[in-house]
Amino acid sequence: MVSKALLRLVSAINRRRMKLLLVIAVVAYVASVWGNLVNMRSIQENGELKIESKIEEIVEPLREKIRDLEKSFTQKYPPVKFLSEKDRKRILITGGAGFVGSHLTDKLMMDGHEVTVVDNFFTGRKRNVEHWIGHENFELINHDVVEPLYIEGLAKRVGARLLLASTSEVYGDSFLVVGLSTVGQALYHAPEGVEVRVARIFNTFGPRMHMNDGRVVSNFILQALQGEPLTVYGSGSQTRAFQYVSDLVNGLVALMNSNVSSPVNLGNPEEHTILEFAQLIKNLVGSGSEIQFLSEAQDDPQKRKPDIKKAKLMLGWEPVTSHSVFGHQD
Ligand SMILES: O=c1ccn([C@@H]2O[C@H](COP(=O)(O)OP(=O)(O)O[C@H]3OC[C@@H](O)[C@H](O)[C@H]3O)[C@@H](O)[C@H]2O)c(=O)[nH]1
Repeated sequence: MVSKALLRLVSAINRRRMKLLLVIAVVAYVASVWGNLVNMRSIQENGELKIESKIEEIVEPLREKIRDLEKSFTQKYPPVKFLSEKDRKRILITGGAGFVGSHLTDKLMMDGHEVTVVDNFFTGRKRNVEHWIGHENFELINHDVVEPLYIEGLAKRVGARLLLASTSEVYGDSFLVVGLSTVGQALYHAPEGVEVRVARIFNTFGPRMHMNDGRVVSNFILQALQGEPLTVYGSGSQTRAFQYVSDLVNGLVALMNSNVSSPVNLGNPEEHTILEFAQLIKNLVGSGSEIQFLSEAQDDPQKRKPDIKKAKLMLGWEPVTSHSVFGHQD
């Protein structure tokens, strides 16, 4: 009896224990599943955070670039005067990205006009006019002026005046008319009904001059800087007179605004021998280069000095920059 009662008691206790153990096991299982879930979520959240910070790492420099680009869109252009519609002109410059053309572009833009530059970038350089790109008064067209541009037809239709940049070489052989680019040279006949101004441009120097054009100023500067001999063709006694490009540009604008339809010389009459120029450039650069005499160039004019009486009288223009600016920077 006693033993039966004892057995029942033990099994009752065991059942209770079993129940308790079962409850504990279930609770432990639920707790562990819950823990795992929480853990997984935090790993997931952690992962998401890591991905987010990775994306941020990549995106931030891009944002920085966009900010820089935005800044460059609102870039400062050189100062431009305001001109009323009546005074503002629309000006097309062929070869406007070249040495002289780009300086003329600068002057006309700063004076408040609307300028369209046409250039094939053969000798012109985009960087010569890049500081105007995006300006509302400026347009840049890539076009080879050897292809017809029908400038005369356009000039006639809109009643525009045509400025022709001719060369002082006309005093040599033929009458050459050049645009402000070295290509597109052609014998020229002004069309009926189009007002034409003709500038005879003498030797010019200044910033943006083409370093490898083989002309004397660029040759001597390059040679002096590289410590190579300065190559003087012939005895060096031939003379030239060089004008600074800003003087030329002022002369071109004065001519364009004048009523002078015959050719006008634009140059600086300050005349020197080529040997003197070699010495001057050598000293300005502070170069130890020698001066080397080579054989004389073919058909080389022995003297060239502009007579600028007409420009002085009819345009009220004369150069104001002397050769001492040879070392001048843009
Ligand atoms: O390395 C050189 C280069 C040139 N020279 C001499 O320097 C003088 C000037 O020569 P450049 O070539 O610079 O210029 P040029 O005066 O001969 O003609 C230049 O300017 C006028 C424009 O009309 C011409 O189209 C252009 O070529 C010449 O006597 C030439 O023989 C040198 O002694 N050494």
